[in-house]
Amino acid sequence: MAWAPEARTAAVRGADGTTLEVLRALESGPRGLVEEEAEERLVRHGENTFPGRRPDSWPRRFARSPRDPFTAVLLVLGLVSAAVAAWGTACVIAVLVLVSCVLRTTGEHRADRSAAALRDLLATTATVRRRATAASPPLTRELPVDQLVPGDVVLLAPGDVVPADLRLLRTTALTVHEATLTGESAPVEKFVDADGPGDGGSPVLPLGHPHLCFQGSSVVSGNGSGVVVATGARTVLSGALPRAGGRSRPPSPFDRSVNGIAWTLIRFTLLTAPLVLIVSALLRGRGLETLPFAVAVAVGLTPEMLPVVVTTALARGAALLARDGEVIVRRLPALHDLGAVDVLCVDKTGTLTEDRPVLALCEGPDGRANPEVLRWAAVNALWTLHLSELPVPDALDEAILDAAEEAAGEGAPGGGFEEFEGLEALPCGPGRRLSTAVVRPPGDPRFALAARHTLVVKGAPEDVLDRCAQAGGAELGADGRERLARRAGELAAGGLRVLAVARATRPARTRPYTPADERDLDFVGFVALSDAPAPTAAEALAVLARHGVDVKVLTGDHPGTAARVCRELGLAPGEVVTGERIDALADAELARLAARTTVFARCAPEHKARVVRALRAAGHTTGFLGDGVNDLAATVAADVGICPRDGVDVVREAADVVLASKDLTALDRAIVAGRRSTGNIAAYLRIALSSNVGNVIAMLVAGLLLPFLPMLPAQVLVQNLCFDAAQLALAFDRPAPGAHLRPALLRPRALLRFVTGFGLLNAVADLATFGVLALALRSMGPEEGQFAFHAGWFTENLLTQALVMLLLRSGRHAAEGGRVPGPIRLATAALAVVGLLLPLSPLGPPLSMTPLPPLYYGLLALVLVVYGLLLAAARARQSSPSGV
Ligand SMILES: Nc1ncnc2c1ncn2[C@@H]1O[C@H](COP(=O)(O)OP(=O)(O)OP(=O)(O)O)[C@@H](O)[C@H]1O
Ligand SMILES: [Mg+2]
Repeated sequence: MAWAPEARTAAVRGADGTTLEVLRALESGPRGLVEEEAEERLVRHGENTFPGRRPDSWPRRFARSPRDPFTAVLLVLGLVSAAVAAWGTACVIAVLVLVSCVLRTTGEHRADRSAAALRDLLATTATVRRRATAASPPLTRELPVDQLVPGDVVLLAPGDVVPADLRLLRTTALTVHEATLTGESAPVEKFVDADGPGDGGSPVLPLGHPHLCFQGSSVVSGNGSGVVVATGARTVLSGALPRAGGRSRPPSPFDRSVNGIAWTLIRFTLLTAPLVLIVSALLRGRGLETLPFAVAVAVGLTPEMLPVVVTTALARGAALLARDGEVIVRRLPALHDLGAVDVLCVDKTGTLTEDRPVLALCEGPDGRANPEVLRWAAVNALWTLHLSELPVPDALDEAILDAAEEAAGEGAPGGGFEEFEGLEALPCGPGRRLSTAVVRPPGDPRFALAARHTLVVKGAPEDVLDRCAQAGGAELGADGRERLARRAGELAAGGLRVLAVARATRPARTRPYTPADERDLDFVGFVALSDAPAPTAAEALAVLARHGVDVKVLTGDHPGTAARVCRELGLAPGEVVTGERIDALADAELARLAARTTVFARCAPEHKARVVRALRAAGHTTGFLGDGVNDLAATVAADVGICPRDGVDVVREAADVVLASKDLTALDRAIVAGRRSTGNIAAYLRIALSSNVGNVIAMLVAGLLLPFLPMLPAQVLVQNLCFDAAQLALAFDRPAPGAHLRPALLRPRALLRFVTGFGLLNAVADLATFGVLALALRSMGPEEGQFAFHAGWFTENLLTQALVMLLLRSGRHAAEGGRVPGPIRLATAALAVVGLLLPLSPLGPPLSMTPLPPLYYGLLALVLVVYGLLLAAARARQSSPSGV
């Protein structure tokens, strides 16, 4: 636990005293602030934004950009050059660093700006109570969180993220998650003591106070209202942030692949310079004077544009998805991770089904249709909906009420459910599969010795039957319970969502009811509802399967219902594993079971999270799509957490990817977009590294054979800048559709193998060119020959680079590639033109280049044709897995 002392005191001081005293001190009341006053306070206190959340300005970002590893390596090499007074090389490096920093900063800044616009689309709101004028009645409305001011009255419901620091005014079975602040994962109970806080909480740690709720915590169950005591930089969370930092994530697939490759390359680069020094000392007896050359070789190996290409490719992919309005990527690397997903876990309700349940049947304990069951179910639904103030009305409850109202309209005995007076509700919650309404039977005296309360319970059959001692008034033994559970299973196997209904009559009491009171119930019957499969789900599942994504269903529902729905959608359910079974397994066993299981049913939140973790531990890149409070743990546990826009706040805030609707087809498109971005990054690495490695080998050989430097610093610079500019086009490439059929993950080893092979081929082409040059330049003097050598190699380098870009860009799907996209065509053509014309232009002499004899061009054409054929042949034979 770590937060600034000022914040601590502000939160506690602001909330000291009884509820009334706090309200008075804040000049507010339970009916909320008047709009005009709230506006004034907004000016006075500022917006309720997180100090750490503001995006950096361009200059600050630029100042930070040399911190990326490639730039750092270049800077080190530059310093080494400057130390030995190799000013030419040092200047070259300075220009390269500057260019890459400017490009990267610009790219990131642009990506961030569009992300900020998207964030606005996703802006979280708070439910506040305010009045238009002092005399008007309070209105409850949704307000963007940044508009909250001290004194505002906020309502809390399950799934809400607490928008500011609050002193609670009223609570009903409120529990919150304070993990962001304390790291404690178990929900904490919050309640209001009518006499004020007393000394229940710790005087030093505000988190100990049950009557305070802190910004950043989230509501697990129950509901309540509270008055805002601190906003913006004055909240406890803001005070905690600088030291606590953000959520620390385990390494993501992006870290492992792209960053993994980057670090491997950096190690190679740093080894190169000493290696060159040693080799030239051993073979040629040269000393430290080779240092600038050694540095130049190392610079030649560095793919300094990698960060730029990565940012551009991901930002472009994310921007295209956002433009279609279907998918918002909240963390750029998550787009790469999405492309790598090979297992996608989804919940059932609302994803595979429409989540528009319709009552199918009601039956009593004897298995006969019985409208009485509907009546009791409706009593429960009505009062849990009313009293528990859920953020979104529960679909099952609404369906039951609709059916009961219809029955009442027709005069059937299902009506009459409104006559009961609701007293208390214990709603469903994460891991709690039943709800209870406590009601007073119609006409029952309120304050008499004989007054009674009726508990009406409905929920998952297993959970309700466990709490029943009777069925239809008769004793219920183990046999009877088993028979009823079997019947529930039969109904579920037909694809219906089954709820058991039970009740109990107790002497009236004033003490609040708790789940411990849900026992000795009398089983009333089953209600079963049908929830049609989502219309696009079957097709989307088939497409995901074709794209190599294994879909697994993690649901809180009955195994029978889940299996039937999957079957209807063409997803073979196999053996269904339940939460109970998961509990009995160790992690390693679960990993094995999870690999071969498609449907997990009766999952509590922790079960979903454990399955996701097990899949990840088994090496799968795992995505999780869910929208309820019960999906939070799994969303956080997954490599990529995905949430629909109308999911509850906490899950949406935790998700990496937000979908406009809960639509698997859109998700599939996002996965393909992720693969495309990874494909572009892979193409850059393939191309840049093969030619860099080739050049380095050629440079080493030439350096050892020739009496002069094979490439001068200025030439290294111009050539690198030309390569960099051309390779940026790869971020805009459109790889062939065939390239997206499998999850795309860059594998460092496969890439290094590829690069070594193709680098060697490139070096062979360079060496052949040296032969050609030796032949064509025979008649020249040493000085002129040296200049012509530089020119000849420069031209060849740029032409082979253009060739490599064309032939290696589409990976092994080159044949299906179709037309080469515009930016690539332009880039390769420009490379070829510069390569051919620069030595002939007025820029040639300053770069120590002279025009070449025509014979050279003829021979070079021959070398290029042979090289191109070899490249194409090698690429066709090469069958590297996914992505690379
Ligand atoms: N309003 C309700 N009243 C009574 N019981 C409910 C209610 N809502 C859910 N339940 C019970 O709790 C179980 C689990 O619900 P939960 O919300 O965890 O998952 P779900 O919505 O069924 O499925 P998914 O995990 O696929 O979204 C349900 O199958 C049902 O038996
Ligand atoms: Mg759900």
